[in-house]
Amino acid sequence: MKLTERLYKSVEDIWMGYLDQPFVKELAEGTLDVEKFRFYMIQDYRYLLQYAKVFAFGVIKTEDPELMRRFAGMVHDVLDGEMNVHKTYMARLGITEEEVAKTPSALTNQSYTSYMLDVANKGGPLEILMAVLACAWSYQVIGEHHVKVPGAVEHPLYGEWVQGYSSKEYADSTKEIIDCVDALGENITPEQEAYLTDIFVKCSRYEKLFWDMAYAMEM
Ligand SMILES: Cc1ncc(CO)c(N)n1
Repeated sequence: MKLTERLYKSVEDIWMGYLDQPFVKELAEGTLDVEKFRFYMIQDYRYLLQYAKVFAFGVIKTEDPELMRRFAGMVHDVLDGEMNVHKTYMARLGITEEEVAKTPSALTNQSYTSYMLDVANKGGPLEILMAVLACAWSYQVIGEHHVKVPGAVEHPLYGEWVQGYSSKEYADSTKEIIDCVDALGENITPEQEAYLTDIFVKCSRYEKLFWDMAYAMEM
């Protein structure tokens, strides 16, 4: 079994729980309060700027030119791929870069990004990929679930979010991270795997808290 398959088993219950969280559920059903979504957009935009830096640590922490290039590509995928979804929503919801800059990060957002950056700072390429794997992959799982919910893709406001996270481009960017983890993780020790699993589970728990934070609009 591949490392990512073993990792998936360790978080499956947490991830399936996302689908029952009110923010995630109401986003699929199209009943989510726009103010909650607006709050989420601002926080998530701030989140993604830090998330891009986690990948950037990968460029710094390897001497392998091919891996450097892949990490640089991942930075690009966030800043000019995933964040296009956010930019479109910001324009539609009247959110300016200025508002994003002057809004503080909510406590859960701050804790989550600080944790990822700390793991990246202390670790190597594999730990760095582990800090971003739950984020990237769990959104794909949610996107691919939501796209099957009747009316979700056609929803005038939330449809684009569902489209973005169920798109081929997004799946390709996630697959690249998964393949990279499996390649680098081929010959790790049980101790290393336990540490990586701990990172993966903690990030998955942070994802749950992030959805709760957004629904409660909790600063
Ligand atoms: C909080 C959070 N986790 C994961 C993703 C997907 O990259 C995102 N946009 N935001």
